[in-house]
Amino acid sequence: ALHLAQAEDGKGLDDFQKVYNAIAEKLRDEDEFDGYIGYGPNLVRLSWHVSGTFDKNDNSGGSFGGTYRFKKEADDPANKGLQNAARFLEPIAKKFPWISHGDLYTLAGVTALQEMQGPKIPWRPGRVDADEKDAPENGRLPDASKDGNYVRHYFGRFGFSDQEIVALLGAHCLGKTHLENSGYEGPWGAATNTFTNEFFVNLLNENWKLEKNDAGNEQYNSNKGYMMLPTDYGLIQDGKFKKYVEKYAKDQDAFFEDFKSAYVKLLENGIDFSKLGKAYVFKTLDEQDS
Ligand code: HEM
Ligand SMILES: Cc1cnc2ccccc2c1N
Repeated sequence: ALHLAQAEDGKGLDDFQKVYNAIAEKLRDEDEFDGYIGYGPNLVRLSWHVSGTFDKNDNSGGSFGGTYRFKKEADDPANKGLQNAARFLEPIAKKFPWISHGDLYTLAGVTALQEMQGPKIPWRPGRVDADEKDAPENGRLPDASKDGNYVRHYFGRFGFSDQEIVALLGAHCLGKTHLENSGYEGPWGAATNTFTNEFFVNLLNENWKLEKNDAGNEQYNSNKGYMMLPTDYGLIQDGKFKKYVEKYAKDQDAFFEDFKSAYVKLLENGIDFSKLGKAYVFKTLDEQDS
């Protein structure tokens, strides 16, 4: 059965906005991380990885239990590099001991996206810490060396449509690949910490060459120094995906709207929030300064 959301007792919008602000202020302070990309992209990746273990067939994994806090999950080779995001969040968890780990990991992703000028992401609390025995086994996160068919099959486990898959992968406009983490190398020049539709624009406009990188893995490189993973490139090799890539390359508003919906679905998969009120929409730091 689905996990029933149980919000942290007595906590409301103002309490969670305080957590948002603490994360957002720390993001601004610690801007030198990863060659001045900052922690934003890494936090977004953590929010996806803690949710991407979900399997709708037995409702295992997913963001509810906050089981990333256990070594069994954190040490999954697919999570290499996310120790930075986890370390970043430790003082936040200490300052707000009442928030569950699942709520913290997902709220951190929402905060990072909004502070990187992404869409407003409605967010609901209610994830409850589970035990280490509930942590999913390693191997549930995707393999970047594969093609579009693999990507469609992989996300089938979450019940995502072609449109939702393409929208979600638009998050690869953020940050970069690091050879020591994943065996893929992204050039510094192309790394960004602003949420836009340029992943789709680059996919369509650059002339991509398949090359072996220093780890012996094949990736697509462009003469402007951009890179794409084979799974990224699969979105333009597959005709059904490609039409959404073209839609989002032309219309950033449509991308923002569809990304928001798919990302909420990713973060909430496997959880029954029906007992809770409506979702919170947090103000960005800029909106509170004025
Ligand atoms: C087919 C599915 C996917 C594959 C194979 C994939 C693979 C990867 C790989 C290999 C990296 C580089 C990690 C590193 O070397 O540090 C990466 C980074 C990243 N991924 Fe994905 N990813 C997928 C889906 C997603 C989704 C659904 C999201 C979010 C909604 C996402 C967000 C990110 C972000 C923000 C980064 C940059 C992290 C950083 O700069 O530290 N990815 N991904
Ligand atoms: C431009 C681009 C393409 N693919 C990526 C995959 C993972 C992380 C970042 C990426 C990125 N900035």
